[in-house]
Amino acid sequence: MKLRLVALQMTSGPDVEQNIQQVEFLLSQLTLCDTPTLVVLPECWACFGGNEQLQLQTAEILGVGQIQHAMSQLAAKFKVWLVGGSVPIKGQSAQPQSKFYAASLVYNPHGQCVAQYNKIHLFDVEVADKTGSYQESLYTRAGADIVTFDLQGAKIGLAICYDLRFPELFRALQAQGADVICVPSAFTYVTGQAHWQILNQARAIENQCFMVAANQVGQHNNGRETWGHSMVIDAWGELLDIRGSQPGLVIAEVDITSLQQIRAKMPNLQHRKIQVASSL
Ligand SMILES: O=C(O)CNC(=O)[C@H](CS)NC(=O)CCC(=O)C(=O)O
Repeated sequence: MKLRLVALQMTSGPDVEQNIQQVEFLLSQLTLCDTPTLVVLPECWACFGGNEQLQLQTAEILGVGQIQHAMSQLAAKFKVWLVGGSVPIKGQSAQPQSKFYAASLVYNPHGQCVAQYNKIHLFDVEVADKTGSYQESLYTRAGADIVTFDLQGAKIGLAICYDLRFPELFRALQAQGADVICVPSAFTYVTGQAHWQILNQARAIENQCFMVAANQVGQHNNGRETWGHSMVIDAWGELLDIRGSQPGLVIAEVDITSLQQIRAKMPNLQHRKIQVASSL
């Protein structure tokens, strides 16, 4: 089974409408083809580089709002499966200022929302950059469910950004049969330069799956700087396509059935001895 895997790299700002236009412009560069296409947007693609207050204001109730409407329209217009990085999603009964989930929402080519993964590992970390202290849990509620969805027979797994540092999540996705894992991200320049490619390659190799890693890139309004270098990787750890520090598309057409051979020859999944207990 053939799939076209696409990571969309962009520099999101705080203005939702402008970010939607940037995504639409980049998607219009895709050539039309019959191969099912999976497009992954970066973390916080619709609003990034503002302050906490703006993040909280931008959060939407599931099924309602500008960001979700745009994703549905874009998926249908370009006839792609669209993984929407993270979108800030409030619970149904949430108060206006309450924390939101950093949700990766998935739309099918009919514009229907078919999956939601809420980021499990929150980035409360000190980094040696201008921002210094990242405290995602101040405004974000942590997710607790491991999520895969079916794309015409291929199993697609979902993770977000900092999750990349927790291999047990990816193991769990592998155990659920993930053929492709999507990692929308806003990796910082400093940590990205040091770890981004290596972590993505390791997750691909150890779980024998394709990785679609879509990152934010460049300077953002609030002084934050992100690393870019979005990539598509195969199950052998090879980079099929990569982009440096400019916005744009990273594209690879892959054959999902090729995974069977790799897994049959080196059956990592069957050779496992240690189960990691979940504390979720
Ligand atoms: O909070 C926002 O505005 C949007 N979210 C992010 O930028 C998130 C949480 S701060 N960033 C990461 O997870 C970076 C991880 C990373 O860089 C690493 O693991 O090295």
